[in-house]
Amino acid sequence: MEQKVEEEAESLDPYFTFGIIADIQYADIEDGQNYTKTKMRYYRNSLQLLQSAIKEWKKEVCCPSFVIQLGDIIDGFNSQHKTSTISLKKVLAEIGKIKVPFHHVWGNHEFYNFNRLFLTNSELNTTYLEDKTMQASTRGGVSSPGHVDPQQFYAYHFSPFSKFRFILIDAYDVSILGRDLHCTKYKESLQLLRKKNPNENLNSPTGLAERQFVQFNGGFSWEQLNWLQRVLTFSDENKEKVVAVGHLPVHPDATDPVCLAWNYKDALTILQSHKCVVCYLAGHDHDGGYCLDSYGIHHVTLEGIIETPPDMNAFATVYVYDDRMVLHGRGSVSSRIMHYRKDSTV
Ligand SMILES: Nc1ncnc2c1ncn2[C@@H]1O[C@H](COP(=O)(O)OP(=O)(O)O)[C@@H](O)[C@H]1O
Repeated sequence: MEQKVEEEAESLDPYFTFGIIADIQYADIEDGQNYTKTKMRYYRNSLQLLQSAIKEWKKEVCCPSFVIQLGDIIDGFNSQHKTSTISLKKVLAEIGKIKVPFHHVWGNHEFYNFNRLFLTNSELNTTYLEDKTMQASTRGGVSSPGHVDPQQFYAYHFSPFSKFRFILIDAYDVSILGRDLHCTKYKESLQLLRKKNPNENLNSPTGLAERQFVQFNGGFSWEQLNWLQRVLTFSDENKEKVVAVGHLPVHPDATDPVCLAWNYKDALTILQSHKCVVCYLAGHDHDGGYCLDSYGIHHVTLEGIIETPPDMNAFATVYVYDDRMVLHGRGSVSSRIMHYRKDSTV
């Protein structure tokens, strides 16, 4: 597969390419282990792995048009060490060395370090990269689903190339992370989490029938799901190809179920009801995962930088063609050929 992907990438002209990278979780601290003590976490080295990904992207014949950072850009330990701002600055300085737009998804570690107000006003809010042309226009007789008020939730879509659309969505809109203890969304999220998880430690999945109901996960609100439905309807009617992106996986065959979004089934039902959807990209589960669901949607959970040994790497470039996307993985990331569904052509 690896050689075939490389040959394809070199021999054909893609419409465009884009980079993906997940769970950098940088912190200027000694290496440690994950909670279950099965994997090492290389907190300092994650910055070097980001640097080497950026170097590789810059060297590519067809430089990526943009990169998607799939969330958890710095580790929650920064909060305890009071280094959140400095660590974020360091990572963003590395990102600034490649002159292509970076789209940022928010993960649980963003909320361990910062509250939503901070994030909304920070460089991690990349809604300024959203598709502005579409907001004012109507195409093919279908009204644009338009712009989301950033006070409402974090989500946007953009079209880097005619007939292709990317949708970024915050999988923690229903969550107790990063929210003021007095706000309604916090109270409702806590109520739901307590109902589903009777453990004293809400991060513990012990004994749960639905293992995703832990504090380090979250879910999609109905407002987000309605918006997603509208964007996908627009894309269907305009015969677009869609890549949907969130920090939390939404298919149980593409991840350890403890890493799924709380209401992953709701999101999955919506994605599966629109023929425009090609793939859903996520991070969070550092071991990575993949499945092709029964509707032909490719679910990619990208291997995390933080648990990648210093002599390896973990990022990918995706080459977009008229009938498929070719994900060229590096290091621990497996390469994949993601064909479009037969009933959907560009
Ligand atoms: N099985 C578990 N039981 C109890 N707490 C856990 C469990 N797994 C993770 N945690 C806690 O949840 C939080 C998030 O876990 P972490 O592994 O840092 O998340 P991530 O995989 O996003 O890096 C940490 O405080 C961690 O100690």
